[in-house]
Amino acid sequence: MTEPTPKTLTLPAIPVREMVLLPGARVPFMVARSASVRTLELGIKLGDHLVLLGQRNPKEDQPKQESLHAIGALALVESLIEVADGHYRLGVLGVARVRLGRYLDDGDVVKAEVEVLAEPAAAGEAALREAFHGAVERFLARSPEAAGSFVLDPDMALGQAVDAAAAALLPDVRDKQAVLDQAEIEPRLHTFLKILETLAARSQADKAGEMDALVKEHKAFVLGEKMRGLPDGRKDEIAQLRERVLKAEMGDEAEAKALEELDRLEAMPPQSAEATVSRTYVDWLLALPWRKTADDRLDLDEAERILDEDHAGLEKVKARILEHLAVMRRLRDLGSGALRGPILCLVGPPGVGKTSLARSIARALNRPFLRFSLGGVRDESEIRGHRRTYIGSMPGRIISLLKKGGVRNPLILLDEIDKMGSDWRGDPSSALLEVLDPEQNAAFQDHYLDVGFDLSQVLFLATANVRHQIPLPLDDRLEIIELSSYTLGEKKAIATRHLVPRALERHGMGGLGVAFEEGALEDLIQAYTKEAGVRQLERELSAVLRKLARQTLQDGEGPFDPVVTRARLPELLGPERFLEKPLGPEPPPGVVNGLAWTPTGGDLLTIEAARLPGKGTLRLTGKLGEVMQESANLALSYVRMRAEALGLEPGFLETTDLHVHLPEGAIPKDGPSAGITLAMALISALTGIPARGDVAMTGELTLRGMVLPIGGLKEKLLAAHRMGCRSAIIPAGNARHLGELPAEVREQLEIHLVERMDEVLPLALSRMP
Ligand SMILES: Nc1ncnc2c1ncn2[C@@H]1O[C@H](COP(=O)(O)OP(=O)(O)OP(=O)(O)O)[C@@H](O)[C@H]1O
Repeated sequence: MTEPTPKTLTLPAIPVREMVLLPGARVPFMVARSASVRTLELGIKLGDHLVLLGQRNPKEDQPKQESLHAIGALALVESLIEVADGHYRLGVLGVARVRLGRYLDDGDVVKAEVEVLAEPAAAGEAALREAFHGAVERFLARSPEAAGSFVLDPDMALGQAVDAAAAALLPDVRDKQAVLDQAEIEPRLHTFLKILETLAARSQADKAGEMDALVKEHKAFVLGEKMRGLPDGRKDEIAQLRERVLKAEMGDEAEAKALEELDRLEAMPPQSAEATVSRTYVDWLLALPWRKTADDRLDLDEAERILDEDHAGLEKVKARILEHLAVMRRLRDLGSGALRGPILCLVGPPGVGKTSLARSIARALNRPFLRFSLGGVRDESEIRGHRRTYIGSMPGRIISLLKKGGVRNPLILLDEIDKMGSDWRGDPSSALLEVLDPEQNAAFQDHYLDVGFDLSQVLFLATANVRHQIPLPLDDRLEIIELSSYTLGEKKAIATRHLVPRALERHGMGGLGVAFEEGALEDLIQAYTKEAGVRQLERELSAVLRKLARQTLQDGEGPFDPVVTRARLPELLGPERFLEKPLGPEPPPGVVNGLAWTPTGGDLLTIEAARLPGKGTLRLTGKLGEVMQESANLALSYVRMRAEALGLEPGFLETTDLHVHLPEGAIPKDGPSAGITLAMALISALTGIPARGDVAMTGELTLRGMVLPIGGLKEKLLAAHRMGCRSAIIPAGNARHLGELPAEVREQLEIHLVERMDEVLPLALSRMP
């Protein structure tokens, strides 16, 4: 009979201390040493084989071949988890014994040339088997605590059974290594039995007295294994955690806290709730990017290119952003560190690109983009975390985001800063102030972490829909950049340059020649969406492409037509949804176009007034706020004062009731800016002269008939233009805001500036009384 030739392999190798893997056993363990991590990262993946070699001296950091045991284990990688940067938890299954030939550590993947030792066939087994079973059973009967989940399998081959028992019952790594060292079955069994005898004798001695360290160790080992499948892994784990803490460069304060916590952890029963709390805390400290920074590019030309690539238009906004970046760059070049100036806050209606601009800035700077949505945050602890006094407490969102970003200089977008609430649990805006304050944020205090974390390298940006709802102290720290609604022309440009190509790609429709005719885009914008931004437009484009995608695969009538025309829209999207037209050329008397500002952009606000028989009562419906009710009363007083000039019969109110209604009656409306519109509606109703349907107006009215400036002019005029009004009447005091209007609007909308109500009449009425 010829001996089978031994099998020699060269495999990635990891030296291990305080653990031994026996064939057939499953062991999880931590890998943190740099050479081993390198080997893992470069040379090992799930399902691979590697060699584990026991170290004679656990204190040695970079063992040489001489300090490794000659017999090791061939292991199969069953799980591989990166628990923190550069720290892995590896789950392995022992496959066979190996004899080390050469150990090669040349700075790359550590390798070992090994001979795989086949399990010898057993001879004269019966007697040996009996000895083994008898000894194990006696041992278990005397020391049941040592058994853990171990049960003797009567069907297992003897050599494997010895390995399994050694893996489960021998707490000491040296003992396990002694069993591993024995490739032949008989010597293996003898070694094992001898160790077992010593163990049994010791435990016998202890039974008389107190439970001694050995049993405790057994118990810990058994419990540990039950809890987390870690045989003698716990000590190892804490030692490794300590090592990681020392390497993490988290700063003196945090390091001291972490080490202190590990001391406590060591003294706790591993499965206790406190141990979990402690362990989670240390994990948090280890997972934070104390030192790691993203390599910040800050190349202005590149930033400009990226901003232009991602967004059409928005020239002023982009210019302001680039100025901000330029200052950051100058400060960095001068070595004065982070920008301490105000935080940029993009304010504007939904869907105009605030979030996506912030995303582009992060891309331009090569920093991770992290979003903190503040909408509905009303509790300080969401920002600062909960104190670590109970299970389940967590750091606040800022610290969680930093962990997620993995670097200490990400871009954090504080989204919807105007939607933050506050209540008895504390005011989140004051916590946020601390986050943003350069004097304080170098040592930001999270309640859970309980040690300062440096936020000074983070680039904060904010967004809001409505400026006046931003808490004042915060507003003070912000530099507001306003974005306004898009005009039809701008929406068309955004759709053509960005939304359509993006949607084509997302729906797998590129390369089919799909195109939108200009008229179709116009109709899509005007008849199927009603919004300041382009979000709904994006959705409608998707809806069209979904329909087309189906048509490419299921031919209905005729071949696939890739061109979307105006005429095809009803077929693709159903009937038109919005008919954004002002009132007809001559609406009924009493109906007038006003202009409103809302957080979602400007809007046309039609006011209706009717004259009814009665005795001088003014009824107001349509959810008018207090200020608007007052303006309606004031408008009526103005009309009464001017009754004669308006050709109204004296005492007209004695026989007349007036009813003013603002449609979309369920939506609350308020503010003084509808003053002149209310007055016009009353005048039109009382005189019976219709107002001009293509004129819209806004302005506050005083008793003396003066027209005072109002807010939100730009949005209101954009709405008038969008709705197809021919002209708009606005207070002369708002003239300075006209420069903000896009050229398209200035050209197409005739704007009348008025100082007095008298000037409004000839502009708004179809004829004079
Ligand atoms: N000028 C633009 N150029 C290209 N795409 C744009 C432009 N403006 C908006 N978009 C696109 O419109 C979509 C909506 O924008 P985004 O989510 O940034 O809106 P937002 O202003 O942050 O809204 P919200 O206030 O609701 O958060 C995005 O897909 C964005 O890329």
